[in-house]
Amino acid sequence: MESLDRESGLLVSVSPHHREPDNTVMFDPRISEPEQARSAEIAAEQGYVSMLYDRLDAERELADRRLSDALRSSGGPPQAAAEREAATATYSDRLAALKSVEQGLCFGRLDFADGSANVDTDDDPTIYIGRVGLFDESDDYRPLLIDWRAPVARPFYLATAASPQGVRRRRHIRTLSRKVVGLDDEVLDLGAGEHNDHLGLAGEAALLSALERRRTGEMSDIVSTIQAEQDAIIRADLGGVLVVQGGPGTGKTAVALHRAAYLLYTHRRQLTTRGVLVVGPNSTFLRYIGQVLPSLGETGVMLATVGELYPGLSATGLDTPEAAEIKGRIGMTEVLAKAVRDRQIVPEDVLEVTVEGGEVLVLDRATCELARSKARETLRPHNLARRVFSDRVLDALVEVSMNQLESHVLDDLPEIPLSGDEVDSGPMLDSRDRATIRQELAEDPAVQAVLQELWPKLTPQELLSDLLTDTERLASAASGVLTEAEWRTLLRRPGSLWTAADVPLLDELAELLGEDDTEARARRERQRREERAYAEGVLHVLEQDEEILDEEVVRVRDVLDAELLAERQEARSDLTAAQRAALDRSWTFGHVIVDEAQELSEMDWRVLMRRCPSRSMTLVGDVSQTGSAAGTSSWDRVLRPYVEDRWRLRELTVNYRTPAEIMELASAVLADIDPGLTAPTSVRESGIEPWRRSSSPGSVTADVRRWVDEELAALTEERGGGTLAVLCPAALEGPLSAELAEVQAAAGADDTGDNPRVSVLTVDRAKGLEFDAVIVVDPESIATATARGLNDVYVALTRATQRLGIVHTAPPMPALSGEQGASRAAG
Ligand SMILES: Nc1ncnc2c1ncn2[C@@H]1O[C@H](COP(=O)(O)OP(=O)(O)OP(=O)(O)O)[C@@H](O)[C@H]1O
Repeated sequence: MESLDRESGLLVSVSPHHREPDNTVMFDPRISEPEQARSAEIAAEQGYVSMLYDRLDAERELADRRLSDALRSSGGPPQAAAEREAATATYSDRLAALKSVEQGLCFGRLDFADGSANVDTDDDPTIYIGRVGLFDESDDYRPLLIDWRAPVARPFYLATAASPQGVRRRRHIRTLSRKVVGLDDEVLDLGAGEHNDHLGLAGEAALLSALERRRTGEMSDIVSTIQAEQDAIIRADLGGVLVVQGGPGTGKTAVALHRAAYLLYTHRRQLTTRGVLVVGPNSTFLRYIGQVLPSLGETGVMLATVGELYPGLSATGLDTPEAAEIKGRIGMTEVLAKAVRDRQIVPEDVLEVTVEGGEVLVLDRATCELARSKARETLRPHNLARRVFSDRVLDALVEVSMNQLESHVLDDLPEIPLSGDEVDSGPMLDSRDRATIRQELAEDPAVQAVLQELWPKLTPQELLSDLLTDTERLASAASGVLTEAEWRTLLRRPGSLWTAADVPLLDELAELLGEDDTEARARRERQRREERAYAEGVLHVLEQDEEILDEEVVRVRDVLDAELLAERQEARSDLTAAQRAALDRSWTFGHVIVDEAQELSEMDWRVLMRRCPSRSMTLVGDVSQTGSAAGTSSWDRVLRPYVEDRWRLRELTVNYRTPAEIMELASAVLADIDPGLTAPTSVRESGIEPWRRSSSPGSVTADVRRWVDEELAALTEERGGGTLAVLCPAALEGPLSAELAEVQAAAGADDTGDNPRVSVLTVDRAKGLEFDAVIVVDPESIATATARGLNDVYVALTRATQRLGIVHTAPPMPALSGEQGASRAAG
């Protein structure tokens, strides 16, 4: 029997006589019947959830024991050592995955109408859904908990009253640590007419309660409340380029991360070998999203900004927005190619090379020109073509040297005429002499210096640093591509720090210059042979271990062979693909996910496309939020050069973050950016109107401090806490940070205890983040600071989940003056 709990507004299953062996329900006459029924239901679910945690503990213990055994064993033949290493890596991974699913292990239950469950449930039309799959090995591996990514779990996200998919009831189970604290039920087989399908939401009560929670400096997963339009994206096919366009707060980041977890589960064989890369706009953002994948049991994904994709280099410098924009242009590929060619030089006339022993060898321009064109004709990267150039030059020098030697010898000998029957025996020096001379010349410091001068061996760092610090070099390389004013913007002092916009240039140069990797390749081949032996060991270990419960592992032979595993283990067996990728510039990933993809420059795209030749990519972003001058306003424009029109677009339309009251204000700004754009529809109202106040440049910091205090007090009163951000133009960041330092210290940390509760940020640092309360200071300056300043104002206004305040220090821009909104409403 179902009944409505009037206090909670939830439908709960009512079965007053229900008893679970360990959860006796006592009826108390003072407690209402629905409440008693609810307690009984909670108690029953607690029994099941506790059993799942017991199972989880058992699996952890097993993995822990196996790991200790593997670590303890020592000695033995190399095969045993390889097996040990394999076992250590396998059980460490397993243990990490089992530990990471502690919170919210089980979050859902589906009751199917009789016979509808698409799962072997032994007549039990109920399944439980959670973060991992758990099985009862004593009962033929009967599923106790279904991994949310398994196909059978899908109705949990898709079933609606209109299309119940055989589901009678969907239940969200809320837990705190290991305790069940609430249930949200939806009965789906009542008939569509009896439901209010607001925006087609699934599990509306659970969703709204998730959205109302206090925010911290860390993003949470949404695994228990994924919505149908999000689910379709998360489970979309692996291949090809999928673009997810959606306004602020539509869950693009959440969807991108859950897609990574889904793809790793569904295509584990393919993706653990090459790895998955998630790219974000800055390190603050990556920290913000860093916990989501581990909470979904996935730890092997590489998270990076484009600026971090060049191994061994840390891009800590800052470009001016103008310089960053120019460096991001595709035309820089021509500038760099020219800069490389400019380093391949020939002497004006002749070059005299004084080799060891004092001999002077003359190298003429024509010889050098011929050597250069032969080397260029190979179309090989500069450092690899150098061998052709130096061979030619050396040949010429050998020729000069041998001629000189012969003529010296002849000069020194007395002229003896040949007698009648004598013939000229030919050149005095034979091929062995030639080889010796060549060897000597090749090792001669003066010859090496000449070769280095004419066709230098170069690293990307050397070349770029030389280019950006030398007026003449830059003028020559940029000629015909950049105006003088533009290339002068790029000039900088020697020793300057690398910037994020330098990284795509270095990456491009690494391709143009190439690396002479003969030795490295031989080393890799040796390693590969060892890894194959190691992989055989892994298979052996896994097959021996009958206690491993994970079906994937038990049936490892079915899905893995030693060759594949060897590839997976390439380099170091105890490193994940993500860790190895971080060390290797030429690493290519199985799938690349890009968040805030609209911010990437044309040069950034080249880097990412190089890292993903299969073009299996998910790109999420919002062209209305582009802040960077180098970023994009059109997906087609950035993707066409790589995949033409072979990319799919999916749109997200519901805003889960920003309440309707705030979104109305932000929509006015969006209309100013482009009247053709539509803001996403907010899923909820907060009942709190955003406020706007005036200040002046002289008093703004003190005023903001006062208003921050007020907002914090309101947050405490309304929500018992929560986070607050002051978003401001760059010029005010320093003064506001100083003014608010005490307030920040007093406010302390957020609910995680790891991040400050109050932050002062420029809009580019706040991109992708969210806070319970936001105060936007001086939006007029933000709007005019850059060409895409209005987009930044739109981003700033859409960061709040509850409260928004705006502080003007000048007459408000039209969209925020209140008049546009009023006239729009009137119209
Ligand atoms: N299905 C969902 N269930 C619960 N919360 C959700 C859901 N979808 C999104 N959210 C929440 O909505 C908020 C916004 O999500 P997210 O940051 O992924 O949006 P976004 O589209 O990337 O936003 P922006 O473009 O502004 O950065 C987050 O707090 C996220 O957890």
